[in-house]
Amino acid sequence: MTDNQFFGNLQDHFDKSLPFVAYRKPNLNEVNAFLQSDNRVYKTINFQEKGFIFSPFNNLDDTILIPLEKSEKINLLFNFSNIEKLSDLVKNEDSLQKQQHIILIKQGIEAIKQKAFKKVVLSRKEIIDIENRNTIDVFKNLLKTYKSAFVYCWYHPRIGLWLGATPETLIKIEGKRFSIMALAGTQEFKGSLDVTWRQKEVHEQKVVTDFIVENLKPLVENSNISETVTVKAGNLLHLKTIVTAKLKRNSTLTDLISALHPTPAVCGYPKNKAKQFILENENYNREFYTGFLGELNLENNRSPRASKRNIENRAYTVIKKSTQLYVNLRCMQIKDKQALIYIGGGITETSNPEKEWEETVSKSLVIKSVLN
Ligand SMILES: C=C(O[C@H]1C=CC=C(C(=O)O)[C@@H]1O)C(=O)O
Repeated sequence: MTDNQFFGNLQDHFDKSLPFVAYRKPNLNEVNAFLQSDNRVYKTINFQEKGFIFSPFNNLDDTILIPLEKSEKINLLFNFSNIEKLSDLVKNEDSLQKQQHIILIKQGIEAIKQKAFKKVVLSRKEIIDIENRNTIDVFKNLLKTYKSAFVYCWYHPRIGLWLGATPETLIKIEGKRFSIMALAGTQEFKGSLDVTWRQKEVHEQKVVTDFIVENLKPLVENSNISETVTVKAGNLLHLKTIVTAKLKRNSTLTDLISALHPTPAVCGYPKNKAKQFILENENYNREFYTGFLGELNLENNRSPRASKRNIENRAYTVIKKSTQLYVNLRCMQIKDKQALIYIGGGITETSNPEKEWEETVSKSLVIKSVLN
């Protein structure tokens, strides 16, 4: 399929008000899409279904499914050779927004000092007029600009239109083996990955890793924790640890998701107290921001490794169910000719409110730079 046919199909589906998702996994050239054939809202019941899911921050709300069996699946090998240099942006300082966000951060720090919880991720929504900017063109810009991110465009006429380029994996699971990413701590990328991290960021990220390890314990065996490394995501650097393990025979994907989501990378610690503070104090609805999205139970045909092949099993391929879910960060919703950009950051006792505000400004550039 050519670029024109692929993106033309997406545009056509959008013009007919039919649901679709198009996405590209980190560092791959293949762009996939599920084009749903009707406009019904399907939901997951137990994460046993096959398709593409889109789940909100609030784990009590429904997870939307684009079912494999109701969709046409198309794909494209996207050519990244002619990457456009997108213009550099001047950071905007909206004083009212700044004032409001700083008040929220101070409330968070105060609650931590009062021992209500140890960490909370506080966020805001920034609104930008985009006139008649074509959504599919914005999606192409995201694909070209953020090769190491999970880039997507998700549309349902009854729910909304979302796009993003997230650096964070929630879970990758194949058969019973899985990996989980603990990503947190932010600083601006200034040309090198060899940087020093302050105690605040190290602590904020460790809270995420510890939470994952602790909550997985009853469900898994053979777990392993990687070293913590610095990774680049657009104009930013983060700290990342990978936890790998095997699900116990009786544990399910639903158990895993409810043990994890929302992690302290997007909510806080302890989870329920931080979540309650967010729902009561952020003063807006995050909807799908800091939720998760991705492929659910798709079958991957794998040929056995060459070394394992012999005459008898040469024709034999292993079919494994694979789920790859990403945390919905660095994203926007497009509504009424406006882009609603969602950005947040982890607050701990030693947070500096002014710096936390600036962090959200830096994070907002990930999306703003593709809207030009
Ligand atoms: C909540 C966001 O980022 C999370 C992921 C990486 C780093 C984060 C931080 O440094 O605060 C956040 O935990 C966001 O980008 O809106």
